[in-house]
Amino acid sequence: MTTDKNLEWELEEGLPQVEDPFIQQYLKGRDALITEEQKRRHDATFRRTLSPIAAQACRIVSQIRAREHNEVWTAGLDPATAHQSDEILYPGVMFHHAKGQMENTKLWKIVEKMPKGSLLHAHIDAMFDIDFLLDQAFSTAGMHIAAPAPLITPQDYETAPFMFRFSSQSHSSSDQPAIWSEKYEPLTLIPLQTAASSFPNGGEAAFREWVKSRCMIMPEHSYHHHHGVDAIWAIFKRTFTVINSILMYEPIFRACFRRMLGQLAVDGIRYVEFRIVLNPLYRREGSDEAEPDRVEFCRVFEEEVERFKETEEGKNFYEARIIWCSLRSLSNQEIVESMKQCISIKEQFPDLICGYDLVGQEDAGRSLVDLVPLLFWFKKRCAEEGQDIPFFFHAGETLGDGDAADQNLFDAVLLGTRRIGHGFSLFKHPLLIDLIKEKKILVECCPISNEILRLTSSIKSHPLPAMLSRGVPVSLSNDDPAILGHGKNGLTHDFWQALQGLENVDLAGLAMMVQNSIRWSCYEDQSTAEWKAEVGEGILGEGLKAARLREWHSDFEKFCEWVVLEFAEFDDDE
Ligand SMILES: O=c1[nH]cnc2c1ncn2[C@@H]1O[C@H](CO)[C@@H](O)[C@H]1O
Repeated sequence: MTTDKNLEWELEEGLPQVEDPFIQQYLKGRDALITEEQKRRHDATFRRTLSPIAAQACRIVSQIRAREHNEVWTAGLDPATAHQSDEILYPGVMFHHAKGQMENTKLWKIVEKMPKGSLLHAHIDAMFDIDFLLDQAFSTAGMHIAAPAPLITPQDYETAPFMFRFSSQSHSSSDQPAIWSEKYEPLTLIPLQTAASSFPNGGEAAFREWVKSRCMIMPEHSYHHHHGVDAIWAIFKRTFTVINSILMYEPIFRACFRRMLGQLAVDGIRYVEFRIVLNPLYRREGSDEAEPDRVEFCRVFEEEVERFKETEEGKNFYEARIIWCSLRSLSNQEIVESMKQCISIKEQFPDLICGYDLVGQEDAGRSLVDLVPLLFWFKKRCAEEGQDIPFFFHAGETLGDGDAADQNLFDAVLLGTRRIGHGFSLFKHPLLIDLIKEKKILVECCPISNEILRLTSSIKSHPLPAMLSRGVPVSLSNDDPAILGHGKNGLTHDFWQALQGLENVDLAGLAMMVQNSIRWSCYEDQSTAEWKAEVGEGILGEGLKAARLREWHSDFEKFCEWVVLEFAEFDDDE
């Protein structure tokens, strides 16, 4: 504060005052420069066309954000006490520190209710709440557990392979050595209940905790940045084998899938594209033999989606489709085999498969340039079969700067990808940024995933704002919520992080990203030309996409009305 005494001193010293015309002139120029830069932002046009009610809702949400910024994130402690009790929280704090509190904020309540369009980047096997999955394993008759070697040492518990499996034969006998004993015969199936109750130090409760720890990335794993990305991927990769061994049994998959679709719908998501690596482990109910191919799984998947759409909670749900994925770590022969299966499944389930991708750790796996001959072969083979299966490549999910994983971005663009999964390193590529804007490629950004997998320590240092400020089209996704520790399915956590963590992302910024998710949804198969035309036209088009964009718009307006009514006290523009 400038007191009279200060002012006197300042005038004596010849210090210019803010009201002085030339300082005012400077500030005007400064504002103009900021405004000029803001015109290049991803949401500039959207922002200009906000309805009065939407503009009011945006103001209110920003007010609430500012309040919570100051009130929630210090936990009401003075700095010294906060420091001592490890309670120092700042807005945009690391996900696991923020999670408990964020779910109790007003901002959460708002974001949760927001209509969120499409979920475009999500690996299906990483989306089922682990507690629920385990409950299913326990309540489904015939579930067993086995391992290639006895599980004995702490190291075994942490890293050794084991799997669940259905078997119609009961393998229980009282003198059977436990899986936890030296005498365990490798790969013998032990009934789940027997294995759980004989779990050393704690029986079933401890067993559940242990399995859970093998299906998830624990908060402390994500904090250990000094161990690096490869180390967390080693943990991450191991979770999938355990999860899939439970999930890929028909009654369990059906129950989990139904519940998950319900959770997505409640979160305001109306369309999903699941990335799936279809391994051959799937078993029909009561069957000891795994299916020889993916047909049965796809049939059940479609059946469950159809059933869901007929329920009350699923009545607004448009569709769920699959982006077929091959593991990028495989050999040429294995990838070609997976591509052939993709083409064959597409023929049998034309509405189900909407695209193709390669997954697994980019830093450690094969680069796109290495796979170019296979990808050309795939395109040719598709054409011969009268199909057009577009690419939706993961690219640039890396800390690399100029290495092979970073350069995957060049190939993704050159190979005609419709969207880029992650694009974490894109912000370092000015030329590619221009190209993807020109070619209208969307970036599927997964901020919490990037944080947990140690690419960034919090939303504050994520490259998302660097893309948004340059006008790159982005939509937000949750990637692997059950493994990463979201604890809830849906997009609310990732949206909340962006909204609370980044000053430049407000409700309009989020809404723009939702609109993008609809615009870049692969609702129906289209040639490249049709796709480009429809993405280009956006809401002004005449097709399905434009109709759904209009529907979202009207939902968004209703949502804004709710914000304005519910949180009227936060409107500071009265
Ligand atoms: O963020 C990701 N980037 C690349 N691959 C991933 C990511 N999340 C999961 N997977 C891969 O997808 C398969 C499961 O569907 C797993 O093999 C996993 O490694």
